Amino acid sequence: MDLFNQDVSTNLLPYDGTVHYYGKILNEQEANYYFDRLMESIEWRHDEAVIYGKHYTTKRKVAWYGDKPYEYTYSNTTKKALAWTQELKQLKTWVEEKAQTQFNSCLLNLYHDGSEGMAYHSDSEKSLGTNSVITSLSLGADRKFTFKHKSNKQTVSTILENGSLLVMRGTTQNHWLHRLPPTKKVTRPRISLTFRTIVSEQIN
Ligand SMILES: O=C(O)CCC(=O)C(=O)O
Ligand SMILES: [Fe+2]
Repeated sequence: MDLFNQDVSTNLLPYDGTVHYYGKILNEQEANYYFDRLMESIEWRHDEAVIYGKHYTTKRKVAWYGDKPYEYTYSNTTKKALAWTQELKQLKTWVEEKAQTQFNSCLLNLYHDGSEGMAYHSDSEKSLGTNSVITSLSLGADRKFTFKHKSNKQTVSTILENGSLLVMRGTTQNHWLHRLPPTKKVTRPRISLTFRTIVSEQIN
């Protein structure tokens, strides 16, 4: 990891938030190593959601780790954080250096191929507080990532590459939605590590 390469990338968003794409912070070999380790060592589970009282299970898998057994509620389901693994601790240190921010938890996503994605949402759960910093460290297949402004619907897209880091800051979650669109072009899996800071254990 090149910690000295601190050149700040430009803001991807034209207004109402700050998103920096730092590009590849891990080289191909490191990224592939961590991808394989996380595939084996993370307790992957299918994600669950309760929408209008109906119970859904996603094909995408998720996992939730943190400093403490935080409870995290989204889509009307609650998860309890597991203790950091060695690999997660190492990746967290590198991400914190690059983002110049400390995190106390990480939601991991595993998309088996391009048929799996994540619909438009913003990460604005009460437990994250206001103007929280959220990262996405990507391992595996390159995927498109799109922001959509909540009121004027303007969109901004970027490609999240193997070993790359994206950091969302400031008012981004208030004004912009983001999604990982499904695509037929991608046949390989991708893992994302979304490091976050839980400021309060909330009841949504
Ligand atoms: O997979 C990603 O890079 C983003 C996932 C995401 O938006 C989330 O977990 O809230
Ligand atoms: Fe998100």
